[in-house]
Amino acid sequence: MLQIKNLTKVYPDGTVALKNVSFEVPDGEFLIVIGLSGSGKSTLLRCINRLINPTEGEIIWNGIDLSKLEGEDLRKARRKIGMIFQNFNLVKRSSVFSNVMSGRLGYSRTIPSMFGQFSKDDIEMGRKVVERLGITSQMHKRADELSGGQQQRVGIARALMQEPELILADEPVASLDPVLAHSILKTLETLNQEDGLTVICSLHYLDLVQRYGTSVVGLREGEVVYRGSREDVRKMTDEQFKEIYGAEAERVGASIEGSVKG
Ligand SMILES: Nc1ncnc2c1ncn2[C@@H]1O[C@H](COP(=O)(O)OP(=O)(O)OP(=O)(O)O)[C@@H](O)[C@H]1O
Repeated sequence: MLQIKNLTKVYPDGTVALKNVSFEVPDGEFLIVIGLSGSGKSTLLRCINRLINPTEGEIIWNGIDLSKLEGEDLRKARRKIGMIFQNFNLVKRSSVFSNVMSGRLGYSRTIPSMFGQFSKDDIEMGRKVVERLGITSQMHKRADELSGGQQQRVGIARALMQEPELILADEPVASLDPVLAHSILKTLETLNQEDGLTVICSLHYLDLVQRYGTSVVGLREGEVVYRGSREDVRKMTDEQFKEIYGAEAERVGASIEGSVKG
């Protein structure tokens, strides 16, 4: 269980990105965060794994307040939280496999500079994860030689190397076309349903929100303005969605989903 309590983030320039945000995420949810550009979605996700330090409030995960952790305790908690980014955040000039293996660094005492320094077990795990994500044939290519969808699969593989319990995905399909968007979200859904990982994901499109979300948090100007269950979200009309999301709200085209394999 993740409990966000009265979370506030004020950036050094005075911008209040989150105001007193509170909600709970039971284990096993696929929670989708929606909101206009600038409403605080990225800030919220980044506070959870402490890429950004919150100004006030608590982030209680399995009874531990992540907002107060430092040093080794923070490192240990963080490696159970995988992060997936809109722009993939890969080391472009490195191979796919070394990008994937870098997800394992949180488990090393020293920083392995070459594969030789990862254990055999870790390398075997890397191969399995790469195979699961369907990128084995790409694994020796430079990361920037891959298509956007394949690069996001590398991002997911890297996160899985952390053996995470929670995945934070910050607009993971915003750079992808609709077919690829469904393919990536289905991969996250499989991790959620079959591996039991909790997923917190920010998304743009109402049909994707309705198709994949088991619950939704809506943000506007840093405040929670909507909290809905799977049923609420399924019943949500375009008008309600637009109230939260503003005029940018759109549908990606749910019919395309049928043409996605895997
Ligand atoms: N480093 C920063 N310093 C100052 N203000 C920032 C910083 N990062 C974000 N902000 C501001 O905080 C607010 C929330 O931004 P955030 O990126 O969290 O929103 P978002 O909903 O993720 O938007 P987007 O979908 O465009 O990424 C915005 O007003 C933004 O301009």
